[in-house]
Amino acid sequence: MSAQLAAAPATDTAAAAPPYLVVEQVSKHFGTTIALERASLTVAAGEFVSFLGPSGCGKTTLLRAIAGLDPATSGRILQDGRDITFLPPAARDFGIVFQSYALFPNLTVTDNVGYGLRGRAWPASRRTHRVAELLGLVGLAEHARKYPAQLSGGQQQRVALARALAAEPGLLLLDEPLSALDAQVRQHLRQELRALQRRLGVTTVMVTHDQEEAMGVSDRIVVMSRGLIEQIGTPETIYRHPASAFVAGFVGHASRFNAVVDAPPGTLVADGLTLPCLGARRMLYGAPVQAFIRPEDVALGPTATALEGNFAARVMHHEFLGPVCRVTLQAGRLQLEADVNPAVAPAIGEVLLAALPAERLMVFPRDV
Ligand SMILES: Nc1ncnc2c1ncn2[C@@H]1O[C@H](COP(=O)(O)OP(=O)(O)OP(=O)(O)O)[C@@H](O)[C@H]1O
Repeated sequence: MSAQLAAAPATDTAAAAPPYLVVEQVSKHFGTTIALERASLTVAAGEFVSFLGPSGCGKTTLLRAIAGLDPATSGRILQDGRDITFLPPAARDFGIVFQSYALFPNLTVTDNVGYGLRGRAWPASRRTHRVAELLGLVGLAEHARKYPAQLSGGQQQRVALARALAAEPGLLLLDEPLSALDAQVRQHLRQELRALQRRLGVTTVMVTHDQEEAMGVSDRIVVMSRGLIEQIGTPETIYRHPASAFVAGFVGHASRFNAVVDAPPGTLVADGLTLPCLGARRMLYGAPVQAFIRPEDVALGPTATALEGNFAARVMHHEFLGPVCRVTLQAGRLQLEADVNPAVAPAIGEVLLAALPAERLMVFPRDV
């Protein structure tokens, strides 16, 4: 981890309502390792926000600082107007679900969920009612008497979720809750999780390294890299208007190539090709840039004919992905991926007219 981390360029366009959770300039150092550097963000009441980034970017560290499991080195965290920065976890108001379920193997499903109410001096009848209600909510009523080992991974994670929600916490924290599950269960459970979160209106923060998962469930995503927040925005904003080359490359799929800003304004040159690019309009002539284009945005054949800056490209490779066929195109030394309808996929070796729509080409300054 570099010690020369700059302040995070966080753009937080949260809703107008007063934030439920405020993270202000939070840093966390482990000895000489800077795990998190001046992270700032807000989460509105009822919002579902995901921390997304590659391994080691600091997302778990930030979640653990919010939970008080590893308090921040500096900065402030406010929940519902209360400064919780240095409160012990037990004095905070959250429920948490970990990747590893963390259920008690010797307790039944009912008792595992009931464990979530241990801090509450509720009469037995109210506890029983609440546990039954939660098991109903997560669809496990008929498994109440079973032990964790008698349940599938997805069912165990539902128990963990019910336990986390038992005491009606103000904040639900999810640390890679779906990562241990297989793809189909994961997708199903993430939809259930989102539906339940909406129904209960509980403010939720989830850590994930899976961008599809983050895009699928979140109101907003906090993209992190090397201890810094790179961008905060809705899934659409992050995907369509990435704030940095890192975000453009990490979220979704994109072909990347080097180019230089040319004249007239709004033009790039890349390996002899002249490409119109709206994003380059405000960049200086001669500036080196990294350009990104998403495979679904590459125009081919008749659609490319109408576009300025079209060029001939040869089909080098095919990848059948189900709803689309991803073809690798070569134009000079430039290599691009484009998604096409599998029913009309061009043959390998075929030469096509291709174009990169000016409004879809994403550009960022490049260090040389
Ligand atoms: N207890 C610790 N002691 C020392 N270094 C730590 C500790 N916890 C985390 N780190 C370091 O802090 C950095 C951020 O770790 P963190 O676990 O927050 O990353 P992450 O984004 O959640 O990654 P992953 O997805 O792999 O869990 C890493 O360099 C990690 O090695």
